[in-house]
Amino acid sequence: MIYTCTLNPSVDYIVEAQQIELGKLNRATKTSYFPGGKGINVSRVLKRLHIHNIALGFIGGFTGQFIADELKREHILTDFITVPGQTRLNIKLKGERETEINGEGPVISDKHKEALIAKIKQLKKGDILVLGGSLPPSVDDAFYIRMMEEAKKQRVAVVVDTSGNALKQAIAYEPFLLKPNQVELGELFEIDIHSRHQIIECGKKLIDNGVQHVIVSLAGDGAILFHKDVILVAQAPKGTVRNSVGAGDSMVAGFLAAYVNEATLEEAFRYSVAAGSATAFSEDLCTEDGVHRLLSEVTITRMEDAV
Ligand SMILES: Nc1ncnc2c1ncn2[C@@H]1O[C@H](COP(=O)(O)OP(=O)(O)OP(=O)(O)O)[C@@H](O)[C@H]1O
Ligand SMILES: O=P(O)(O)OC[C@@]1(O)O[C@H](CO)[C@@H](O)[C@@H]1O
Repeated sequence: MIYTCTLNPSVDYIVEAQQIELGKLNRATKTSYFPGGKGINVSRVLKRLHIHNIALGFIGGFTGQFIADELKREHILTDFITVPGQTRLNIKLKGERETEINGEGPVISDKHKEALIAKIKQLKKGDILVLGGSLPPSVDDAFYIRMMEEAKKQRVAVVVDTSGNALKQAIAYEPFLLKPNQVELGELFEIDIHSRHQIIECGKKLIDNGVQHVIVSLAGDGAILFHKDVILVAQAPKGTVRNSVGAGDSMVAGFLAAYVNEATLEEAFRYSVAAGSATAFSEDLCTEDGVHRLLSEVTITRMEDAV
C-alpha cells in the first residue's frame, strides 16, 4: 500500500485577477478552492491513476473537514488525525504572475504527534510512505526523522517531497525517492545553482550518499532523473501553463504509479514528467487522460547522449 503523509495540509484558495496591485482593492475574475498540501496532491493524482493509497496527516476545523469531504468524494482512503485549530488556507494569486501565500497551520500537541507515529509503526515491509510538504510551526524537523526511522525499521520505502532542513536530514535514511526542484537542490547544497553541470554534480552526490532515485524538477525545462546506473534527462512537453501548483507532486505520483505497475525506470520517468506537465496545463491536478496524451511528447535522453 502507498501511504501519503501531509503534516500541514491546506485548502488551496486560487484567486485569479487580471492584475493584482498591492495596497489597492483588487477584484477577482475567478476563485476556486482545492484540497492541498503535497502528500494530499500525491494521493489525489495516484487515485486518478488508479493506485490505491491512504492519506495520513493532521487536519482541523472547517478547512480540515473540507479536505476530508473532498477526498471522500474522490474515493480516496484517509486516516487523518483530527486536531484542534484550523487547517491552513494557502492563497495562490494568479495575476500576470503566480504569487503564493502559504499559511502557518495549527499547533499539534505531543499526544497527536504520538498518534501519528503509532500509525507509521503499523506500516509493513513493501509499503511506500510519501512524506510531503512543510512542517507546521509546532512540529520540528526531528519529527520527520522519527517517521523515517520508524519507516526504516519496518523496511518501508520512503519518498521525500519537502524542502529545507527536513530534506537535508532525509538523505541519511537512504530514501527511495527525493524530488527537489532546482531551488530546493541549491538550498540542500547551500549553493546558487545556475548551470546544468551543478545540477548533475549535486544529483550524483545524492546517489553516492545512498538515495535510490532523485528527480530534479526544472519546471518548463523538464527534469533530470538520477539512479546509480543511469542519468536520464527529460524535456517537458510544450503547452499553455494554467496552474503550476502541484506539478511537482504530480511527478512524484506519476513515478510511483508507473513503478508499482512495474514499468522500467525510463517509462516511470516519462510518466512522471507527463504527469507534472499535465498538471501544469490543467486548472486542477492532472487526469489520467491528460497524462496519457502527453506521454509521447516527453523526450528522454541518457546523460552520455545528452551532453
Ligand atoms: N511551464 C511548464 N511547461 C511544461 N511542463 C511543466 C511546466 N512547469 C512544470 N512542468 C512540469 O511539472 C514538473 C514539475 O515542475 P516544477 O519543477 O515546477 O515542480 P515544483 O517546483 O516541485 O512544483 P510544486 O511545488 O508547485 O508542486 C516539471 O518537471 C515538468 O514536467
Ligand atoms: O507549505 P508547503 O507545505 O511547503 O507547501 C504547500 C503547498 O504550496 O504545496 C502544494 C503544491 O506542491 C500546495 O497544494 C500547497 O499549498
